Amino acid sequence: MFSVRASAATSRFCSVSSRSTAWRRFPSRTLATIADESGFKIPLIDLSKYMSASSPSEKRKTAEDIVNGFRNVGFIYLDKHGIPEATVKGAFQKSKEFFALPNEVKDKLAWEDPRSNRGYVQIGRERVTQSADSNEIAQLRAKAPDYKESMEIGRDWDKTWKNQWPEESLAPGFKQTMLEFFQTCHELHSVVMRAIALGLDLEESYFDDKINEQYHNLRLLSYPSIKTDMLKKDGQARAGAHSDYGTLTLLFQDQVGGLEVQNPHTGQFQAATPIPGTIVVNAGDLLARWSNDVLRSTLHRVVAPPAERLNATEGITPARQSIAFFCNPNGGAEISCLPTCTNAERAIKYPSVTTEEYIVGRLKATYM
Ligand SMILES: O=C(O)CCC(=O)C(=O)O
Ligand SMILES: [Fe+2]
Repeated sequence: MFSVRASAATSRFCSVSSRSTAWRRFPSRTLATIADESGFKIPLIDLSKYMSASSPSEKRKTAEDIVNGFRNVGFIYLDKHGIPEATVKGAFQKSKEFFALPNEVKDKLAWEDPRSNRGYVQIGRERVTQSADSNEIAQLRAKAPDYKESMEIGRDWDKTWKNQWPEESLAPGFKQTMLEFFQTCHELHSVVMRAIALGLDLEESYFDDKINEQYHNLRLLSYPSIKTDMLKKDGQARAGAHSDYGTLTLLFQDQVGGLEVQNPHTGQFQAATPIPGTIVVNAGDLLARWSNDVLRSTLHRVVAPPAERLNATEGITPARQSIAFFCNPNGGAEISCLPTCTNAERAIKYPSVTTEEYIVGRLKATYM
């Protein structure tokens, strides 16, 4: 079913594949050359060729590669993105320590209001889905909740909505680490948005003043280990199929695997294999809308990792950790069709909406 064109580790592409014995045969970077039969694969982009390009043409070419990745697949892997490995490791460590806190401590920080979207979400509280019908979502949540817990962190200086921090003595260094990580991710997102502007033939600075207020969400995710049979039940997943709401999501995942991306041409889900040192980046619904669907917001989900990664005798799916940074434009930014994304053949599809109206609407449908 999948063609394996295993060759140089330096290939620009890496793959989506749903099950591959290549795990055993090749170190993970060589998985870059596995694609499904239709050639669907997540491009691997070397961001240093944009950030420190040796020529304007190299910079533009990289920007175009990024745009093409979002245009065709909706997902890219970012390599050489400038965030040190130690920074990512530190955030994973503090996240792990947080989820290891007793439930009574975490429950005191509970997420309560979709407009705030901050705080701790216990297992079973969420069911991500594409549905916008709150009754349908409630039914899904009752039947097959996502098997995960999360901690949501927003911009810390917001006067209306406050982050829910654990006491420093209970989680030493947690707040500081997450605030720094938030800022680091914000800066990387600004770079990628600049590249997107360039790749879409806009002024490189086009988005700068529309995305500088940090209306983002840092989501720490913990997927506890679970009997694999449980994940095979009807409709059950670690995270059900969904698209993200905002402009970009920066996704940091550990080596366990299980993230899958839908090939929009065949409808099949294929694994977005973890590649050490890279960040998975996907376009969200607001960026798709902003770009008049030139850029794609692709469905994805988290399921049990490929069988060869499981402990076959006990049928236990190992615990998994990830961190998602959901990037949004400024709350008051008017999201109306980008000037280069419409022409005589491509009429404007969506009315203008502000980020706040859009995101709060989506969050309310999902959680209330
Ligand atoms: O944990 C992951 O790999 C993906 C999480 C995700 O897609 C989300 O939280 O929106
Ligand atoms: Fe997602």
